[in-house]
Amino acid sequence: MPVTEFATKELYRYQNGFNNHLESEAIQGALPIGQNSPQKPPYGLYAEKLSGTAFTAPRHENKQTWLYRILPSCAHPPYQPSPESRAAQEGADTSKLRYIPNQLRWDPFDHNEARDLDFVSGMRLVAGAGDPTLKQGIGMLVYAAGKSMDEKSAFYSADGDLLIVPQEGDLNIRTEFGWLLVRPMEICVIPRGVKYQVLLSSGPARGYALELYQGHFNLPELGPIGSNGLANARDFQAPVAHFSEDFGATASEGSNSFDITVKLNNTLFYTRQAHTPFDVVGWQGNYYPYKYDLGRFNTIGTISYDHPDPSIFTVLSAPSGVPGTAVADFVIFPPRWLVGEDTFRPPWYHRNTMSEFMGLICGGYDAKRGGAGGFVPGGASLHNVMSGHGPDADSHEGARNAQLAPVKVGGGSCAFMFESCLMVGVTEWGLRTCKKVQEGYSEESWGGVKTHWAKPAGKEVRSHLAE
Ligand SMILES: O=C(O)Cc1cc(O)ccc1O
Ligand SMILES: [Fe+2]
Repeated sequence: MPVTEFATKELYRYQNGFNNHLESEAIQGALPIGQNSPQKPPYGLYAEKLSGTAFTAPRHENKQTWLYRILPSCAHPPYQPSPESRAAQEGADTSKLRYIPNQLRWDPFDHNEARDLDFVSGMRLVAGAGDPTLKQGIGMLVYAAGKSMDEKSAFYSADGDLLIVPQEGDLNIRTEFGWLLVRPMEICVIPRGVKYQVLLSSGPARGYALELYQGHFNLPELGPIGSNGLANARDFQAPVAHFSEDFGATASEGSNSFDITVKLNNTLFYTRQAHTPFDVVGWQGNYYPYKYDLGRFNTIGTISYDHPDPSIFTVLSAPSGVPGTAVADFVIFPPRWLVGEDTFRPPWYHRNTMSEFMGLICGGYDAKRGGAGGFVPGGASLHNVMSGHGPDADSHEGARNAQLAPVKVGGGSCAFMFESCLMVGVTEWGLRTCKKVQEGYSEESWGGVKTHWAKPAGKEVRSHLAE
């Protein structure tokens, strides 16, 4: 398909639901009936299984999809190290993460003003935990893309499932499974191994991403909330099959050249193959890319008193194996009513056994000042395991003295958090190369926190050490 046509609405038809077994045929009859791998699949297609869990994973966790395609994925020349490999060039080496107890905040990451980078070459690892080679941990990334990926290119990550949070610019994502349009205030998840191409239809793009080296995202348990609420299953959308026909008489005889880039252990490799990877005529399974509109989130909060834990705002959660403890929660702070009586309404001061990486999609955040040098869209913060944080001094004073009428906060705003049970380290790129770390963040936020201690007169002091 010519790249000029990728914005046509007809491409973006979806199937709804979360974690369903779905099937889609771009031509009726492309899927075999009653079996997965007949001697000759329909229309001369190849059957190819893509697994997202061990073959033997328990049935309720098992993820796989059968793809029916013109040529199988294995037909390609050997991968070579890519000249764009970030591990070598951009300080993204996960074996050299710095673990820092200080609160960190970043000014907005740069756009790709030179327009020479695409989604893949413009992606940077800021922070992470664990190791993709052990399939343990997570990566926190940002991307700045000034141009579309080449029409004859595709990317996949062998490292994990990638949750993409656009902050500016629409992403028209062509996947092996079909197309997804993902705009700011929407997110998508591209599972490990799925090939895709990111095209831009509204100018340069910038955003965040969370890569999950282990397991998969799930909807959080709802407990006493009941059977609906937070992100509802029906609002997740998967693509429908859509294919193109660039191929030759054999896998290596095609006249076309498709550059395939793979990220493996946070290192890029590439190869050039003769046939398109976007040749899937039908697919069926429960391992597929999907998108979600954050505007559909059903936000729940107190209607009496006290500020609830931010887990009430969890969109997607990736379990660690320890009950109730996430390797990564994706949490949002959308516009909402605050009505708590006799309540300090912003987030309380806290030290968390989990680490908190935050970003801002649009607007402001009620616990932090905006403006230059503050917490602003396109920027980020990291409060590592047990790093004390909370509202900055001015936000605290404001909230302490506020008239507690019902108020709508965050109009036109949405902050988010990647919260993890793992200690998070910062890459060389995140700490130095990007040049966005705000040196004065901690002192500026909390250096001015006032003492309100009012020692009661006439009361016995039961235990006290004189200075
Ligand atoms: O630190 C933050 O701003 C995130 C956060 C928000 C909240 O409402 C409660 C706890 C928390 O960590
Ligand atoms: Fe926090």
